[in-house]
Amino acid sequence: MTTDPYQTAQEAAAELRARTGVDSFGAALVMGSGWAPAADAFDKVLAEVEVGELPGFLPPSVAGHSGRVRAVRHADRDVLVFLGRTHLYEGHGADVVVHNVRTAIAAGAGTVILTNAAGALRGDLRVGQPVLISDHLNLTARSPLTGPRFVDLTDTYDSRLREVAREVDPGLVEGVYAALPGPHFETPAEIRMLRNLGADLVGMSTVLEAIAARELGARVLGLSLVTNVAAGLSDQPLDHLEVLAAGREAAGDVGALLAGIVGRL
Ligand SMILES: O=P(O)(O)O[C@@H]1C[C@H](O)[C@@H](CO)O1
Ligand SMILES: Nc1nc2[nH]cnc2c(=O)[nH]1
Repeated sequence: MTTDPYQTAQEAAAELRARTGVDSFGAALVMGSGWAPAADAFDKVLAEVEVGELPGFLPPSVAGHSGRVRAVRHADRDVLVFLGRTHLYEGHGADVVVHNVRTAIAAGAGTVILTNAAGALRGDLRVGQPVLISDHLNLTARSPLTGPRFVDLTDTYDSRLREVAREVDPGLVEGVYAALPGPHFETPAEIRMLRNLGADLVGMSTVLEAIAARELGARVLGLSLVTNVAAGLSDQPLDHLEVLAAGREAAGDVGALLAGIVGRL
């Protein structure tokens, strides 16, 4: 990454325009663990690019996260779909983690839809259920911002976009998402602590991307797919393969949900 991550995002956006033939994207989606198959729910694939060929990107190193970004046309909208992401725990720093949203916004996206796989801390949430993120607890001890960038996070997860999502699926419930650095899962004591702090979901991504998107004035919608019951709340051990399997199971439903939302943007 050059010294200026915002400049690098502009360079990556210019390269994306050239390789996809799309001058400006209406929205961008980031597919979390297990979400990638849902990307097939959109009308037409215009182009697909290896992110490693774009300035500032590193290929993701986590199973279930491909290093590709897809330009799709859906309901007359051109949408950028990242079929994976870089996580803070991969050790490349916060700027690389949020480079996807910075690039997408530089390429015109005014709405960013962030998806992830998360553990459930609330009894009514079940594996395979998508949950609207109403707010987040950033427990990564990091920010993607450096310097006096005092960004207001009051309505980070856009309430109007949440209404749109509920028009598509009236059964959608909301939850507070807590992000930890990972890559380890939580101890049962940490899950009890997070519950007391007001978390309904726990994960290892999303929050830094949301902050970066809000700094640049984009609207954010966050969606978690519950892939497991959080540590200590069931007798099941936690396993990334279980996370991916739950994502595959839900891909049809969450794909239809995303397609419905994009069609209403
Ligand atoms: O990209 P997301 O947040 O969906 O990935 C989650 C968090 C970890 O990277 C992984 C753990 O299984 O899934
Ligand atoms: N931190 C964390 N991330 C997850 N991603 C999917 N499930 C979990 C979980 O239980 N904890």
